[in-house]
Amino acid sequence: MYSTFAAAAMLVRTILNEVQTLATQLIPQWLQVKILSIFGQFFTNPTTQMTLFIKEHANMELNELYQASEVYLSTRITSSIGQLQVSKAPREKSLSIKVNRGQQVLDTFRGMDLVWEFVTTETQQIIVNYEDMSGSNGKTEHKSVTVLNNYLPYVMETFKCMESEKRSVRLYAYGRPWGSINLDHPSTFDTLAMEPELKREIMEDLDRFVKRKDFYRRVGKAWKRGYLLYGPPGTGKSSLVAAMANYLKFDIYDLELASVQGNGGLRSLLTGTANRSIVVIEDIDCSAQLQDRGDAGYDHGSQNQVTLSGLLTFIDGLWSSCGDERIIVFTTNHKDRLDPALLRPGRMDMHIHMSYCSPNGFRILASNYLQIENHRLFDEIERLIKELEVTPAEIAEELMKGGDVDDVLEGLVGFLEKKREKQMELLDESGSGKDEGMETVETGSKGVEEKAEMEIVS
Ligand SMILES: Nc1ncnc2c1ncn2[C@@H]1O[C@H](COP(=O)(O)OP(=O)(O)OP(=O)(O)O)[C@@H](O)[C@H]1O
Ligand SMILES: [Mg+2]
Repeated sequence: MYSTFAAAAMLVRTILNEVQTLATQLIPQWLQVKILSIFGQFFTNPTTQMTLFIKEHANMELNELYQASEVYLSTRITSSIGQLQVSKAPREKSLSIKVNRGQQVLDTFRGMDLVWEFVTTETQQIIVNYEDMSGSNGKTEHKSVTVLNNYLPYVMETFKCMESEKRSVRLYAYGRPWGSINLDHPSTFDTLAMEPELKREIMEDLDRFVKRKDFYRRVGKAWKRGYLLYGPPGTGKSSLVAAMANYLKFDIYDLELASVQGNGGLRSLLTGTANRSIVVIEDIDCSAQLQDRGDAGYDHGSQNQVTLSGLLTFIDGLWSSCGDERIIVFTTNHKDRLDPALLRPGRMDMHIHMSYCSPNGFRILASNYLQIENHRLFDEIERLIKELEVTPAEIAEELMKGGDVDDVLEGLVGFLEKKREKQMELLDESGSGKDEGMETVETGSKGVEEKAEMEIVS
């Protein structure tokens, strides 16, 4: 319950809010500050009202405090709030409830009343008002310090906890601005058909990365990590990215380089991504501009092209000065076609080779799709898999076909045998028997070690 005085103060505050909203739209910022301080003194003495403006973007970058505030306010929804935004995306499991623009949310912190308000101006912003009833006796500064040093960090902390607990990872596809959907990709490290050793190494690398904030600070390096995933189509590169995101609970930004307008566009796009995220650039070899680098310095690219040098400069430079816990992943089907500049030590921290399915990989897929750990046909299937270049995607497709387990596995054997015949025919046609494919069939295997490998570049 508010006292009469508090109710009057509330009215004044409402008037002030109107003035502020108008002021932020029409009047330069330095003048706003002056006007507000005069109004504040005039109307609210001895009560001193303080106002914080939290804009969606600050210096062209996403303002993390804005993001945090939006999430935090959804925890402060009470029956007194008249308007809420309610939505449910097809892939989301629960409703998303947000405070609507223009609505006020009341909060208290260490005996202080705070009033939050979403304001839509030219740029989205949130306003926090709080007042100090003892302003005349010099405690204003004390309360401001509390808000800045304790309350806002508490808002950030609440946001971080909620983010780490959230069950779904968001996938942002490049658009304007980044549009997001919930990533309901079931891929996890458990379901990935990869050599267990490689899987473990990647997970350990990720664990080490997220734990080493202080290390990165101490050695003066940007807290980022780059992975290059290479291998034929259907071997699980995109699935691995989803598994990494699900494992770390990082959001994914899927960047289509072809639609980015020049290095400037790239810069503003990437600075618009949040911390604790993975930026993925798929099929990097297919981006003509990136191969066509020539000797151009990084400022000389055409205005509408993203050059490799622009990209690399960004990776090297911009994330050093802003952004924490960033992961960048490039994928390619043809590592040999990449510009050597991208492969140099220090560019990508790990090169991960995703290759054809191995017997181990098959067992993981069988366990996922059929919930079986063994079967009389396993030996035969594994023998065929060792002889062939067959991708996990091809095997997964066979395992998804309906019927009972025997039917499905017999179908898979048939599929693998047909594939082997085709490969033999191709080899007969090529005649020489000296190409790599012949070697694969004759030796019976490319070697399990070769099928999934990883290099740590630095
Ligand atoms: N290693 C794997 N483990 C589990 N499933 C896999 C694996 N590789 C492929 N799959 C299955 O095949 C589908 C396609 O795989 P994915 O998109 O990850 O391949 P990719 O290597 O990214 O291919 P591309 O080079 O064409 O982008 C996945 O959705 C998944 O069902
Ligand atoms: Mg892919």
